[in-house]
Amino acid sequence: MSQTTHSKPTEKARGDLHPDPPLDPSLEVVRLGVFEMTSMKPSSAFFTLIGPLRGLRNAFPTIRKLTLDIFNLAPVLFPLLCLEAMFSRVAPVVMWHLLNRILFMLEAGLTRGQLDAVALGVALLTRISFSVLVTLINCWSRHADMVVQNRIIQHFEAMSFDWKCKAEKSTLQECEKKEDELTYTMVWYHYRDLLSAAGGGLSILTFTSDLQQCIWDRAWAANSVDPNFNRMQALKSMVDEPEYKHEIISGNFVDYLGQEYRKARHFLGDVSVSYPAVQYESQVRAELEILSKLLGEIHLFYFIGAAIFYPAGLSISKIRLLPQAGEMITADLTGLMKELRELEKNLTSVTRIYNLANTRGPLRDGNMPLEPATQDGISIRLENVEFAYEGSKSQTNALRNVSLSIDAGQLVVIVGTNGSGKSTLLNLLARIHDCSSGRILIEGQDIRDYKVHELREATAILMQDHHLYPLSFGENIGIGYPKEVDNCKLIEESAKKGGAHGFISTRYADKYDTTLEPKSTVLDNSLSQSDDDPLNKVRKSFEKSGNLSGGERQRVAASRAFMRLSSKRVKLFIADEPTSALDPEAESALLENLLKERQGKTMIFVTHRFSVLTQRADLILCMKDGGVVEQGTHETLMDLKGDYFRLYNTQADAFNSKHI
Ligand SMILES: Nc1ncnc2c1ncn2[C@@H]1O[C@H](COP(=O)(O)OP(=O)(O)OP(=O)(O)O)[C@@H](O)[C@H]1O
Repeated sequence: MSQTTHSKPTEKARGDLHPDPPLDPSLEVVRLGVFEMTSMKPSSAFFTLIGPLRGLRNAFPTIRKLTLDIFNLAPVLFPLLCLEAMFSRVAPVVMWHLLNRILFMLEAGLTRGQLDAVALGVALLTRISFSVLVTLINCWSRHADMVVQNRIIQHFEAMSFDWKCKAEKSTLQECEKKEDELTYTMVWYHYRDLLSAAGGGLSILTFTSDLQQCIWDRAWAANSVDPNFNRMQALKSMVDEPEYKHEIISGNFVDYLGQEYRKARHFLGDVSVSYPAVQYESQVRAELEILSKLLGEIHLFYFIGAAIFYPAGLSISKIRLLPQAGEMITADLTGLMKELRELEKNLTSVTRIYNLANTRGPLRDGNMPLEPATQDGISIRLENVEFAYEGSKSQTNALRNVSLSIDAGQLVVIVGTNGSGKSTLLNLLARIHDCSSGRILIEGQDIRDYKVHELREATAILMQDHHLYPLSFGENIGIGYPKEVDNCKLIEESAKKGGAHGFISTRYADKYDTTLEPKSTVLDNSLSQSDDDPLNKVRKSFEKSGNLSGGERQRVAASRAFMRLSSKRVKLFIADEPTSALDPEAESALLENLLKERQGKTMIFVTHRFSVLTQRADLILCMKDGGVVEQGTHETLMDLKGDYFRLYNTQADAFNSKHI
């Protein structure tokens, strides 16, 4: 093998290490010691100055809305707190002046050899009184602050709640928990800090300090491009790694490694190996430094001006306090600059909530009232309906060219294999989604032409993935018919029909008032888990009060559906496997009770079980691969000896074989 040295770094190699040109003009590549750092380009000195102002401009519409909202929420407290925020910034300056006055009196008195005790006493009293006033205002503001903060949190929670009520499931999943109480709290704090910073009366000066753009504020990536450093790292990893140990020793190249390491170290010389961000920060941007220093010394110009034009007003004591004045100004400037930078960032979630509150749902609302032609229920027709779920990776649509007709008052049962589109079809009938193409006609009119609110009122749904809410049993059932949510008699009747009355009234001391989930519980992280700890016992008492079985949950959900069915406005009942978790007795009772509600309603059931429903159905739709492959009554479909026949026999055979 030829002896090649080109892979080994040399001193000469260092000179060749020019970074590649940046790919994107908005990026900057900087060589920092052994590293090459890529980051977003920093702004020029001018833009560095106006950067936070641009942020303020972007955030302005939100700040304006926020200010109006806060004012409406606390018309008295808010203006007072604004004044207090500004006062809190001015107060230290006033305190400083009062101290200055005392020192000046002392100095003048000592120079004259005669102190004016009364004037000194008054000055001291003034400072103490002012200090007490500041403390009292502070105490009041802390209390008022909590009140306003709480109202703001509640306000945004309510806005967020309203929006979430209306939002689509998919939109909600995308936005999953971003606006939380903490964010709203922070918004108020930052809003207040901004007021407070502005209260310094130093708004012009604020743009003069803290000019250096910090690398920590920007995204960056760096990698080592120095071959000597990289070689040192590689050699180091060889000796660090226990896995290599035996080979290194047995191969007898320990000396070689040491030699190579020292060689690379020698070629590296004084090139810095410090953390790239630290190196970046230590870079000097002279023009900004000079500007920052000059403007940060503005108080000196004031004092020198005062000395020239009003020398009598200046004293040694005042000059003595100069550094303190400078520090106070710098602190004010830095504070405001920081607030401006962070404000836009912190207002993001508020802006989002404002925007979301104004967005409309994806479903187009129609303007037609729903007035069925007969008392029997509503008629439905599907014409070449296609449906694909948004973002679905499936090659085929969930529903494919579905056409069918359901007469008012019919009992319809949909059967079919898993994934054949049964639930999807129900979702379209309930107008949870709109079809991608084709159309659904209700009473001969496109479903999209009706007022969504009226369609919802006319439909009762018992879905497969029903949920119980963290409310009482009574409300969980009553909410099916919101207008009658306090009607205990109706709730109890519905629970009887749904099969939930038995366990609710016997197992729970509070019966229908039993709340299913705990109230909001906030636990201290340091809470002990020990059973002996009395505090832990209290915590355990917070835990869920109602652990229901799947069947019991289904009974409560069914009771809610019965509650809804008691509304005379319901013309369509849709149920997706309503008895999947029930024992045979409960299933039969529930189905009988549901069928008793048929009067005046079109009923559509999805089921995998061949039961009383399929026997009594006016129409059975058999689905496969997104389409309706067979339709008719049980008898006609059995005669076809097709998919329905096969599904039926598979279940019947399984049942019979069990009994052989
Ligand atoms: N939210 C969704 N996003 C994407 N694809 C979906 C979604 N819901 C269902 N699908 C797909 O649509 C097709 C039809 O599903 P659907 O739930 O309507 O079938 P199903 O007949 O009710 O099935 P099952 O008998 O298992 O309940 C399936 O291929 C399924 O994977």
